[in-house]
Amino acid sequence: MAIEFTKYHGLGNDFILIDNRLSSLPVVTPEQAIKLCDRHFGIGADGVIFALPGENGTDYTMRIFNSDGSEPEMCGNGIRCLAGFLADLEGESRNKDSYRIHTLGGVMTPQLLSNGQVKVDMGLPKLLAGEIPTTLAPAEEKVISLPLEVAGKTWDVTCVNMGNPHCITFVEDVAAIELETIGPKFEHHPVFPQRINTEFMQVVRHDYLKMRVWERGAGITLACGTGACASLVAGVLTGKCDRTATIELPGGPLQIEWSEIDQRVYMTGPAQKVFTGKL
Ligand SMILES: N[C@@H](CCC[C@H](N)C(=O)O)C(=O)O
Repeated sequence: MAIEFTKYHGLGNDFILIDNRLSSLPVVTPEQAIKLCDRHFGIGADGVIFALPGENGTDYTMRIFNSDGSEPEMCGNGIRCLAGFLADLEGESRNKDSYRIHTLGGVMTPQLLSNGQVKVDMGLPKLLAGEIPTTLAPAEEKVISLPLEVAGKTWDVTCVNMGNPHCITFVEDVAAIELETIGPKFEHHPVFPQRINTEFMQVVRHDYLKMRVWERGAGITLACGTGACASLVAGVLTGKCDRTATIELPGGPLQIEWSEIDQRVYMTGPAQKVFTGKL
């Protein structure tokens, strides 16, 4: 069976998108996704994203497999790419500029802006240890600025769930972090029963932060949308940044706001189509 796909990226965080609107089961298995994501023997991507029929009254459902075949609950850059992909699929019949998308991390609402960017209502951040999940603190307590031993060093960490789990640590210089060695140690640390995405943050100004990320199931990526949102929330909780800021990632900037009015997090950034193909 031939399967058409479209390659997209959001600030270099790249995905293979598949039109899965005729079935509620992904047409590609996790094992196949690993092969497709391989940068030498496959198409090459950080993950495979499926546009499925909507559940619970939503317009569509998004599911995603990481490049290691695991299934995360949410993907921020991916949902912007999905919005662009859906607009393309709908073509002339499109009658709206925003979609309600069911994900395993909750309902998200990406909106296609007239300047080509996509703004996403990423919902409410979850902060309790039991919601992250982590055993770093009792389940009903927040994990803000707590010590965590990783690779013989004590890191000051804050944890935020933006649909998927994140551990954020603020450092003097993100460029000096040996991501390749330290990242996997955070990801597989026993205090994170479902593994973790880890963001290393440098405050340049209160409204401008640099970020590098080690993603659960994908390793080093050029950008992470949920990670940028979680990091801004962590920065606000620890008094390090404003509620609206630019997060500068290796792949480019994202605009993030944690609204004082509705307490929801909003992310704005690009979604770029790269090419189409057939498997
Ligand atoms: N790059 C994504 C996050 C993808 C999922 C992540 N690797 C996980 O396992 O939670 C983003 O832009 O949010």
